[in-house]
Amino acid sequence: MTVVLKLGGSVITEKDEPETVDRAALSAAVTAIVESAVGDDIVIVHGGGSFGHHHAAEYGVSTTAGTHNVAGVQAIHGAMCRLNAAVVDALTDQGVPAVPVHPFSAATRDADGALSLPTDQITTLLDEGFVPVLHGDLVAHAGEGATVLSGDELVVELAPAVNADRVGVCSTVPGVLDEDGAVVDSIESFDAVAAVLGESDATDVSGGMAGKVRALLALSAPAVVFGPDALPAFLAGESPGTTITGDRGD
Ligand SMILES: Nc1ncnc2c1ncn2[C@@H]1O[C@H](COP(=O)(O)OP(=O)(O)OP(=O)(O)O)[C@@H](O)[C@H]1O
Ligand SMILES: C=C(C)CCOP(=O)(O)O
Repeated sequence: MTVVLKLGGSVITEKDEPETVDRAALSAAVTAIVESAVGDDIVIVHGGGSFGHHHAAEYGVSTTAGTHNVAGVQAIHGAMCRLNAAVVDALTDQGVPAVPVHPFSAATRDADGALSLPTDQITTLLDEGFVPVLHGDLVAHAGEGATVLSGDELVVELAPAVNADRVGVCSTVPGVLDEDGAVVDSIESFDAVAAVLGESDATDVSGGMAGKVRALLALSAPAVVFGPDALPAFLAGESPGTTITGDRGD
């Protein structure tokens, strides 16, 4: 069974403190992975939290608005590499054969914004017993310079490429919440929940929960959105939180 798991940047960092890892939350997430029966058949993606989003906001870069500013590119990508190193270290400290994969070195967007992400290195790393750890990053974007590539977009690209049986997105909230704050069990179309979907409550250039739901609806396999407490349940095969069932069907 192959699992694609995104650890939200808002989970593993102190989202309002620039470049600060939430070590307790990161270590708890790693422990849940180690104690699960998933083994090494997992691809991990993490988001930006207080590493990527502050720098991206400073330079005015989002998933659609790019930059040609070299200092900006280095600041955003450099911060994400530092967070990635912290995540890989936390995994290897607990015995997971984690290796870093930096999307900026490989991905592109064309002038229409369509993403292209090579994945042969990911499938080969998995076959060879490694746990690839990717991260939200920048991406070379025709006509824009470099734009933000969100971890949620990576999940959507990776899941079919590795034939994922399960896709999980661990955020700070227990799922997508309705107007009363209750967890919505399942989402099958954006319009049905558009009214309650908002931006993130922290600095976030990739659209908060609305961006997440929109991205995950593009996936043909169901994706589960849940909070940190529910990570062990997700890894045990349950579907806590909100299940988002896409309609791409390919
Ligand atoms: N209807 C909603 N249900 C749940 N969360 C919502 C909703 N509307 C807006 N949000 C916000 O979306 C946030 C989750 O998206 P966010 O992008 O911050 O999470 P993340 O993916 O964990 O972090 P990162 O983008 O750094 O990886 C929640 O913390 C909340 O502030
Ligand atoms: C801000 C950057 C560079 C990465 C964004 O990734 P996300 O937190 O998964 O949306």
